[in-house]
Amino acid sequence: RRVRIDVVTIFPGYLAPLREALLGRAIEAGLVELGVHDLRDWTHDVHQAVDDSPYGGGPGMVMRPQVWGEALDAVLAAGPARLVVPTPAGRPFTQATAQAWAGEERLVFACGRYEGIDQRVVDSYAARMPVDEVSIGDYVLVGGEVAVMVMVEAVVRLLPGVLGNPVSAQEDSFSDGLLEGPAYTRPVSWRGLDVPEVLRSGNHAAIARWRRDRALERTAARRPDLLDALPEDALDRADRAF
Ligand SMILES: Nc1ccc2ncsc2c1
Repeated sequence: RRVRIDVVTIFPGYLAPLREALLGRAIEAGLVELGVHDLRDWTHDVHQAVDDSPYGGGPGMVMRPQVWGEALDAVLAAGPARLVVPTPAGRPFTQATAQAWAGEERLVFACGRYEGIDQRVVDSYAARMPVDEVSIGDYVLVGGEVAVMVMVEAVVRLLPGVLGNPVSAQEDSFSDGLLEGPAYTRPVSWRGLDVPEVLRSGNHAAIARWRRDRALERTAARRPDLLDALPEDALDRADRAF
């Protein structure tokens, strides 16, 4: 099964890393088809203007609907797709979103710069296809390109055959809703710091208990919101003791 991913941006070069390493191999293996398009190819004026001042005033510039309409019509002519628009004002992009999108045949990403894209672009396409305005976190970037890199990597790694070992095993370690605890490898002592004894004890019950305690400790310290979100029966007596 292959996924076709198209990205429209005024900085196509920003997306070059997608063709490196893991994702590059997935493209070579034909698991992913990637098209990166320069939005300015759809301008007709000598200045190749893609933005203009906001109605109602205020700081910054807004990207013009006409240019985006021509670009997206051209890219979407190849067939139906889910349109994704990265924006700090979007719904949260989560692992669940990545899982859902990994089942799609086509994803088209519209990278906005400035204060975003004229809302009528989203509104006009939402009438005929799924359109997701998504945020990758509560911080503002200069444009959507970096957010697209994050989302493309999160989705492509889930496609069968992309990663060596099936991701389902890795995802399971997250499926208990807690943060991963600390990990260690050789040497057993490094700069005066030793690997916790229990991990070298061969006592698998004790190791499992220790790892869960470290995961609970870290989650309570760094992401108490995840603890609160756990289902009622997720923590057993030993966990609560922690
Ligand atoms: N267009 C735009 C501008 C900033 C930004 N920050 C995160 S996604 C995004 C998208």
